[in-house]
Amino acid sequence: MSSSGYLVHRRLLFHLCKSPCVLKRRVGQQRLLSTSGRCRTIMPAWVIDKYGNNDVLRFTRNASFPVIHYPNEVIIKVVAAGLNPIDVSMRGGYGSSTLSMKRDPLNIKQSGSEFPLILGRDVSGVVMECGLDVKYFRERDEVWAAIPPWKQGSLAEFVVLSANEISHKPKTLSHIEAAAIPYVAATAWSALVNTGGLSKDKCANKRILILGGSGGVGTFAIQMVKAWGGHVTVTCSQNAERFLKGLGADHTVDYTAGPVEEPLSQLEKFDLILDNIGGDTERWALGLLKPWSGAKYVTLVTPFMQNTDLLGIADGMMQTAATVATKALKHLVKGVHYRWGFFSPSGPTLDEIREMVDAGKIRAVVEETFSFSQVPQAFEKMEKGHARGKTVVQISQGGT
Ligand SMILES: NC(=O)C1=CN([C@@H]2O[C@H](COP(=O)(O)OP(=O)(O)OC[C@H]3O[C@@H](n4cnc5c(N)ncnc54)[C@H](OP(=O)(O)O)[C@@H]3O)[C@@H](O)[C@H]2O)C=CC1
Repeated sequence: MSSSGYLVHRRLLFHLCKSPCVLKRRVGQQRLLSTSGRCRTIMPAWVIDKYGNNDVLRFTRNASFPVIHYPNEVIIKVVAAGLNPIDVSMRGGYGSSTLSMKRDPLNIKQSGSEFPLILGRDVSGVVMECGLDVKYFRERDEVWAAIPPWKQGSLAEFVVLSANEISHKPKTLSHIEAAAIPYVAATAWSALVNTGGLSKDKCANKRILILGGSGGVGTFAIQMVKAWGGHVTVTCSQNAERFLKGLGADHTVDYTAGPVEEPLSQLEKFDLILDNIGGDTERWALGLLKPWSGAKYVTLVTPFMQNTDLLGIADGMMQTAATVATKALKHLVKGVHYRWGFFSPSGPTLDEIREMVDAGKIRAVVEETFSFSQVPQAFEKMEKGHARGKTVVQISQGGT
């Protein structure tokens, strides 16, 4: 059968069995064809079969080929995959109880196990196949996406995602560059826009403090706020100051020279603080905000996953709600807003970011690129910390 003939066959299958329950029963029988016309049920990938250190990473040529379970899903051929600190954390078991619940919603594997698990939250690649309800994407479109942590990741030849999680890749970026942006962009956007209340019309001349500016989230957030006319102060190591000023930071404070709260408290107060560092920053950082002006402190370092991993979903969520409510109230009486920020995958958000990228307002900051065979080395590099931008793995050749 030709590949197009086979796709028609698959689409017919979807018409015949739109119910996920029926699909679930049929998944085991499905065989996919790649665009090359070869029959595919397996693919190369880096997987983990248990949680642990770098030794648990295993390369296999026999990972299950992704399957479209819902008609709004697409299969993407991965060209480049970006790594984030969450990949190192997930390799060690972070979020295991919370995320594995969502990972296999149809219980396809019926094994009760999330393994083998594929890491990698950023993807840039090419659409290989679309579900019947997919309207805005076609086979061979170049796309980018941030992958929710409960889905199989991009350290594989193919990945399946919902169409509302993907977006057309910026034309001005290579796949390697594009893979450096989605996860940190979706996080920074969610924290600054959805939680922090900033927008391109509500940012001019606002004073923003970014604690921890030299990593993936910080280097993106600096550029986003500058593109919208805000004033950016960042904390970073002395050896990152020039790099961050090159991205647009107006003022840098070296955290390695001593407690940053002293030099920061000499400055005019801030409208918004994005905290990428956590720990004891909460003790002093909220005092740097303009009181009674709607100023917000948004931290990305939250105990949400640890609580649910430790206490289970229900108790963990109750503990989380109690913690955040207590802190929010405590700071509200002092006239400032305390919030938690979360990564939030969204194709429409990436559409907006694509426009900023293609307009030259935001650039990709790739610190180091690894080949597919070097995934363990890429993780080792991530674990050393001191990021100056993003770590990207080239999975295959293709596209621009
Ligand atoms: N809640 C959520 O959904 C999400 C949370 N996060 C969290 O946000 C944080 C940032 O993520 P990301 O940018 O990707 O991480 P990276 O590892 O890319 O960057 C962290 C950066 O912080 C710098 N740094 C370390 N300590 C300090 C300090 N005390 N003051 C200032 N800078 C410091 C490091 O460089 P150096 O050590 O050389 O100074 C490094 O460049 C992480 O903790 C991550 O877990 C990220 C995404 C989603």
